[in-house]
Amino acid sequence: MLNVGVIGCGGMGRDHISRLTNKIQGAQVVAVCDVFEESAKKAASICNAKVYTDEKLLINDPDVDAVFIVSPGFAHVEALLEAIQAGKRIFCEKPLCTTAEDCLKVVQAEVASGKHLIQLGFMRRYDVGYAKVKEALLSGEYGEPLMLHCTHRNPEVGTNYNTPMAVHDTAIHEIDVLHWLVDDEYESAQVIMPRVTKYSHSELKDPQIMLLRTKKGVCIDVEVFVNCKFGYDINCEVVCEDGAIKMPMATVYPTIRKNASVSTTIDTDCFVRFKDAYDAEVQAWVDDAAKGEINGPNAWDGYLAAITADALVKAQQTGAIEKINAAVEKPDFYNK
Ligand SMILES: NC(=O)c1ccc[n+]([C@@H]2O[C@H](COP(=O)([O-])OP(=O)(O)OC[C@H]3O[C@@H](n4cnc5c(N)ncnc54)[C@H](O)[C@@H]3O)[C@@H](O)[C@H]2O)c1
Ligand SMILES: O[C@H]1[C@H](O)[C@@H](O)[C@H](O)[C@@H](O)[C@H]1O
Repeated sequence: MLNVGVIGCGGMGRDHISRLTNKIQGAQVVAVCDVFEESAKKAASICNAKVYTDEKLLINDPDVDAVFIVSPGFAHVEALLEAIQAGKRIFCEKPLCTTAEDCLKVVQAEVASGKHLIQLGFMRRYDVGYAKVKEALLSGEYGEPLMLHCTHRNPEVGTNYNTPMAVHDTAIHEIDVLHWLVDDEYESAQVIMPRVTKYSHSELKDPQIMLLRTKKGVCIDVEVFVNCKFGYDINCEVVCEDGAIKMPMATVYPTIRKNASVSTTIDTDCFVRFKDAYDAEVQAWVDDAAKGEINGPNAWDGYLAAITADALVKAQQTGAIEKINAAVEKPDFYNK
């Protein structure tokens, strides 16, 4: 049994605690931590675990085999470095860290430890819809991918959500899953700003069109629209030389005909749309722990996502095409 300590007991933290307690085989939550004791106590009631308000104490608790980091992105770096030093296995929610420099520090600390410890919460790689598209691409039947058309729509966001968050918080999922899908790396980024919706505010340009070009020349457009109002709507179509592959909607709803119209339900949040993917990523992490392996998205993937995000944020300000360059070569450690 893998004894897990969870850091951060907000919405996502409680979701993972329930999952680890009620669905996942081979793991249990033995400790939880939140800077607000009340939040930690509320979460502890789901799983009957020890309560901490200092993450360092949880990480170094000898009863904790593995650490789940679900605090906000800005707090990840300290917890990651402490957990690497303690030699604990780690599941870290996206983003790895909020700056590329911090991501690199984490990569270098993991490499120096000599052990693969970190899996990153890019759950879309475990979504059945993306998996079907990848399977079709790998079959070779449709030729090489040329273009990807994607949408990432949220019905609404909080008032503290601003323009760079459309990259760091939202498009970060596409940044990871799309290069994995076409097995390629990003070369450059650009952002086009359409007319702003009346549902936005002065600190948020919404919607945005993000353009990415890969090293092999695949052109990707991602519409990020976080106040679309009508639902949580994730789409992806890959146009290839010999066919176009469109991702199915993962949650299956019936098509209803009534009053001379046809309709289908759309999910309203990521917790429903990707619920099976969250379960699958965590189960895989637990199963891999028993074998001493990490096979999911790793810290290097987190670093690549961060440099791509930085280029997109720069492009939001300049309107120009921004180059994406890693500061260091990929360490051999990550070539498995
Ligand atoms: N994969 C996904 O689709 C997905 C979806 C939602 C959130 N997330 C990620 O999950 C993480 C948490 O998001 P959330 O929506 O739950 O945020 P949240 O703000 O609701 O919760 C974060 C919690 O962490 C606590 N916290 C802050 N600093 C801490 C520290 N140093 N030690 C312990 N606790 C600390 C806060 O008090 C809060 O209770 C973020 O990294 C976010 O990007 C991922
Ligand atoms: O835009 C949201 C995304 O659609 C979700 O999948 C989460 O990652 C959430 O944190 C983001 O705010």
